[in-house]
Amino acid sequence: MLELSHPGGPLRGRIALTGSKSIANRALIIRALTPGGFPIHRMARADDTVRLETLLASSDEVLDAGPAGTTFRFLTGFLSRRPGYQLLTGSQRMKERPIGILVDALRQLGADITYAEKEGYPPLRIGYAALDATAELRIAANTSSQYISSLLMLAPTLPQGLRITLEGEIVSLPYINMTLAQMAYFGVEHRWEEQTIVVPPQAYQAKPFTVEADWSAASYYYSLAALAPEADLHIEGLFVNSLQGDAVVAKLYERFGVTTDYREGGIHLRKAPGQAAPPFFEHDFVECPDIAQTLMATCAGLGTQGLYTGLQTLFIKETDRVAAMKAELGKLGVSLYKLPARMAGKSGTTYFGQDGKADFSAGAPAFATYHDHRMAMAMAPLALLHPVRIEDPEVVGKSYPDFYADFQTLGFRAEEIMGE
Ligand SMILES: O=C(O)C1=C[C@@H](OP(=O)(O)O)[C@@H](O)[C@H](O)C1
Ligand SMILES: C=C(OP(=O)(O)O)C(=O)O
Repeated sequence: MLELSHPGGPLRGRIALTGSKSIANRALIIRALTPGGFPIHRMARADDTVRLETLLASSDEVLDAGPAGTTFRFLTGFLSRRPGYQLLTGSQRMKERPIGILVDALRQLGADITYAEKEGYPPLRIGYAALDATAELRIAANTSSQYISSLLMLAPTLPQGLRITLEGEIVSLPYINMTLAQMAYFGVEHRWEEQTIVVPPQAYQAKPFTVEADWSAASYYYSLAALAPEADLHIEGLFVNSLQGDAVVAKLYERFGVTTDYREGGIHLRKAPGQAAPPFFEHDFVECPDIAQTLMATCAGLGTQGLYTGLQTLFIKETDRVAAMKAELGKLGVSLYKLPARMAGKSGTTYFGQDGKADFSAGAPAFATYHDHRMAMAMAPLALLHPVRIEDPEVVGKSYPDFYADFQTLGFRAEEIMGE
């Protein structure tokens, strides 16, 4: 258990932000598919990235992706065409995260994949196949974009390329565009024909690659700036024209009085003193699911009423993130609840409401983290208002191992609570 606290006052500092694990993991898969390989600069230090790099270099019979979603999903596609026979497994939670949509698609291409335990879920036994049974796929796009990214990266290396038609609502679309943009950087062309992505057969062209800093991680600094009475923060390594959909966080936090200037190879966040918290915040997170928890915690700290939609993928991530946030915000007297469908306005859309302002009168709350890095990192900025405790604090390693060290450079105290 870690106790985080802050002496208060204006928040100032400079952060050399960690690299994006999403971008790094795509670069690693593309490199493994590129003859001759290429150097990757500013590689993310995220556990999920270290794990993918290790597994790509391993010839062990059992490959353990742990809790890493992109690592598992990207390897499922990649291993389907690599000579050999391997068991791809993961953490207990990974065995509860569905993979059937990707396995069905790969099987249509001719893949040799069987379920080692439960139908539709990891672990998987994956043998080699040419993947030339067809060059056309239809795939449900409403569950995880990672299945589509996994197929896309493989697509140009297949004998006939691939036409992938996305069916239903598309979730996490910016991550599909991130994949296509990284493929384009390495000389691989594609075209969209309405809901179909066409990737002709082509070779990836080797060239050095630099990983952008992580906009999802930047969200925790935006939350800090919004919660602080005054803030002036420089965050290195983020670009204006980012490949990352989570860069939308800059726009979202304008509503909380946080402004962003792009300069000196990074961004500058400012919040002027005397800004009132907005009474109300509404957003559809279907394109940026990873920052939903950050915004929920900010709203709780400021007493801003929330109205959220597009949370449907949060139930199958590192934990059921809606249930986890509901439980942890509940410790502060803040409620998160599902609104009746008739209030949603749109069919098929689930709305969640959030009410209340964080109440610390019972002392330092101890937040459970549910094996989810984003539970720890989203709740941590509340330490600006009152000391908070984080259970299993090391979960942050999945995407941001230096998280607490970086917070400490901003004046936070991080104290290990013994025996707990
Ligand atoms: O492709 C990626 O790098 C990711 C896609 C998203 O997942 P889903 O497509 O499953 O929503 C996101 O939540 C995850 O953190 C990373
Ligand atoms: C959902 C996430 O990761 P993954 O799906 O890759 O495990 C995340 O980092 O928030």
